[in-house]
Amino acid sequence: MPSLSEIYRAHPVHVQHKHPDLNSLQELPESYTWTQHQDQTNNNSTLNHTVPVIDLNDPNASNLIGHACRTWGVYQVLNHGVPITLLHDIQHLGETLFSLPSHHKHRAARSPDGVDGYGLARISSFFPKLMWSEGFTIVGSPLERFRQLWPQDYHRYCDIVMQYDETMKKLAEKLMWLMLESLGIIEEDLKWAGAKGEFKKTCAALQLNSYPICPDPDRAMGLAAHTDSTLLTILYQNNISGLQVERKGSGWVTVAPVNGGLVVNVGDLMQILSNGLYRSVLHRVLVNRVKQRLSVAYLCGPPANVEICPHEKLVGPNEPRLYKSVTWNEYLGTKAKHFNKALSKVRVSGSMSEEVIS
Ligand SMILES: O=C(O)CCC(=O)C(=O)O
Ligand SMILES: [Fe+2]
Repeated sequence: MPSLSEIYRAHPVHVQHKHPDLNSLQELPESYTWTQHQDQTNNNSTLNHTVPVIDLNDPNASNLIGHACRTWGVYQVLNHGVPITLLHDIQHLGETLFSLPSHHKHRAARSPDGVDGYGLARISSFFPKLMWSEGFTIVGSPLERFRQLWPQDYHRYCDIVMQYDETMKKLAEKLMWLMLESLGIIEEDLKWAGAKGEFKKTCAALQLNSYPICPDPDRAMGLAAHTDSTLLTILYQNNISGLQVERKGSGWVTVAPVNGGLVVNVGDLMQILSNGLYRSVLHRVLVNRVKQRLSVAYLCGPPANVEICPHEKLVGPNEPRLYKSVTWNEYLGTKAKHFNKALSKVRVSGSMSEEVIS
């Protein structure tokens, strides 16, 4: 079975790798100048315009999550069981990593056909302008990469990543079942989840993102609008606003950080599995001139070669099947080619397409 790294290697994305040290720039270079976008942000913070915050100890959590996935494609969770100390540790790791000198970070640069390491966002290749951010991707063991960054004390940082990865895997399993339960799908309905429904063979990647202080935030873009190619993504943001999600009819809505909370995005593969009942959320990140923003995304997908298709329980005479079967491997290939149009490319022909991406 191919690993996630092998899959990415098969679908190289060509991203310009030489870029200036963003921390040293006093002005926004032309190559980073996007058109005005702040005016498209919806500042109305009434209840309907706030991303749902769900307490996982609530006995009704599954229904609340299901409702959030249908209407928003994103929610935040509290009482998720991830120790706050671990969140602080991973945040500290990210801060330390991104504050290394530029030439030092480039020692661990992602290769053009690689997946792990330091570099610009993979989606950069789809846009004419550069994004005001830097990233570091971890797939599997971070040992090799961390040795390049911290020849002396890489062990300490490896331990944090391994612990974070393990903890997120457990949380992802819990969230998957809460999301599926609300669709009426239980453990015996999903063979690839394993005998105990543990999703043991799921593939995952960890994405650290840094958005440095920006001299002209209104014209810069931290991360351009995209959906995640995952089943679900669990995101930790360091209490600094910037993440926005698109809500149909309301425009861009800021996901206000909640103390100790984690953001959960519905990904493209979950939209397919749910036969379009759950929405893969379009999101982007804006930057600011006051504080560096950091985020850590746990990108969770199925085993690479498992066919993901609309679940049979969700398809019937009145609910036509909307998507073809795809493996994660195949879907990442489609995404590498068609980016935000990938979901409509795997849509069954003849079914009405909703995926009109702005
Ligand atoms: O930084 C964020 O809040 C979002 C990051 C993100 O969307 C991603 O890594 O895919
Ligand atoms: Fe994302």
